[in-house]
Amino acid sequence: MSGHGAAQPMTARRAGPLTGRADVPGDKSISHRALIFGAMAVGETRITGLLEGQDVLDTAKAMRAFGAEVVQHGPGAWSVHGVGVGGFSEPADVIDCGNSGTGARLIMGCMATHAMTATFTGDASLRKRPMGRVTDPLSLFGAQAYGRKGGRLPMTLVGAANPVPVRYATPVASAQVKSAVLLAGLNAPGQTVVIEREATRDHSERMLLGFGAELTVEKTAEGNVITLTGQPELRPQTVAVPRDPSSAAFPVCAALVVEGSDVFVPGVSQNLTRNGLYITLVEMGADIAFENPREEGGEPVADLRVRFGPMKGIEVPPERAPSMIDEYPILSVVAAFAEGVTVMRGVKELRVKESDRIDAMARGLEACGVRIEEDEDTLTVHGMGPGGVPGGATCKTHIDHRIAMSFLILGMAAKAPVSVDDASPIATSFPIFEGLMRSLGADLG
Ligand SMILES: O=C(O)C1=C[C@@H](OP(=O)(O)O)[C@@H](O)[C@H](O)C1
Ligand SMILES: C=C(OP(=O)(O)O)C(=O)O
Repeated sequence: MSGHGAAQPMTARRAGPLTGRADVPGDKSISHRALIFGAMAVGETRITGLLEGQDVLDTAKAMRAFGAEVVQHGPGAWSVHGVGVGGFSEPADVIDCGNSGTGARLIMGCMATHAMTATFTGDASLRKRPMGRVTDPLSLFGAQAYGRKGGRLPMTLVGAANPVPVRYATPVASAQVKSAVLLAGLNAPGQTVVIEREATRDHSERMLLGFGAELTVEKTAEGNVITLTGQPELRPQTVAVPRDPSSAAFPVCAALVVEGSDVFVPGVSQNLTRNGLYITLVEMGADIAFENPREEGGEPVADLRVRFGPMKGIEVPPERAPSMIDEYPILSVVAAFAEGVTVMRGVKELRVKESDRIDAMARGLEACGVRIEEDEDTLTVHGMGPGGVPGGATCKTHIDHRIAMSFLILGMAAKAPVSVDDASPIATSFPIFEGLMRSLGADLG
């Protein structure tokens, strides 16, 4: 069963300004999908810029277990020799998705319409997360799930031998649920339809089109209606993975709160389903220039020049949540250094991520001397102004990379050092975080 290695405590101290260039790694969502769609295509998909974080490496291993040939040729350069839609073979062992909700849910989706049985597990964080949100729709295709109480991993999924196509309205705004249904629909005859009331990240739709699937997206009063025609032959692709805007958020927000900073972050996605944080920061008065807008790897991107400066608290509207769902922890750190109050509404999905992120941020911010209020669906942070946060605490990260990185950034700008009990989960999404932040001038160790 998946474990979690020895805890690695880490401390961040206030130092001089952060300056220089921050080249962040490839997008995690697109990296998972490049491996999975590559495995379901006929022939060889070539990938550059793949995120080599543990979450994605676990998906690569899983695709091998289902019969695809996945090879690393150099840093970020990978190939996947796919077996075609419907061509998976039954894995001989348990599929361990480590810390990754995306890996677990998407892979369950693609195996659910294959006549085979697979057992999924993950680390102590992933084993707490709800899987019923994917196994409910997957059972409509004819799959059967046998998990722990509450639909938790470890879980055995018996795929449908004669899958039927499905029409499914997602009850939560979740790209993972949407993608699991679309992936299952790939090996069901006829048209599978997913309806999502609120738009979530659209990488699966973009990539399915790129791999040659027949897919339409219709904007209606009900929301986005996505229709996929099953059993296509997917064509292998060359995928250039753009940089991850969720990782870019950390050096960007560090530059905004560490006095005197001036940092250049190239190639940050401006995809409307991913850029909610950047819109919010601009509304708070952040000094960010969006330079050289262009397309990279099929995504709209811009280079960001970010400078320290005063910011004000704002109300973040709940409808923005899907486009910045992973960015609330670091936004709450920026809010602590703004003037006035920041209210983040519609954020209850944060409670079922790698940790309960509302609780983790609330407890750590309080320990660092910041006043907060929380309810099930809202986090309110009372800003203390530039440099105003006392710090001086050790924050618990609960096997959650984004919580670890957020409190380390807090420590870079707080009056007293801030420690995290365990920085090791950072390697799931941003393995070069420590070195990159140090290269900008951060005192981290
Ligand atoms: O589809 C994806 O790649 C992701 C979707 C989001 O999860 P939900 O679908 O649970 O909102 C996000 O939090 C996660 O980091 C990546
Ligand atoms: C929620 C996240 O990832 P996942 O759901 O894939 O574990 C994240 O990276 O913040």
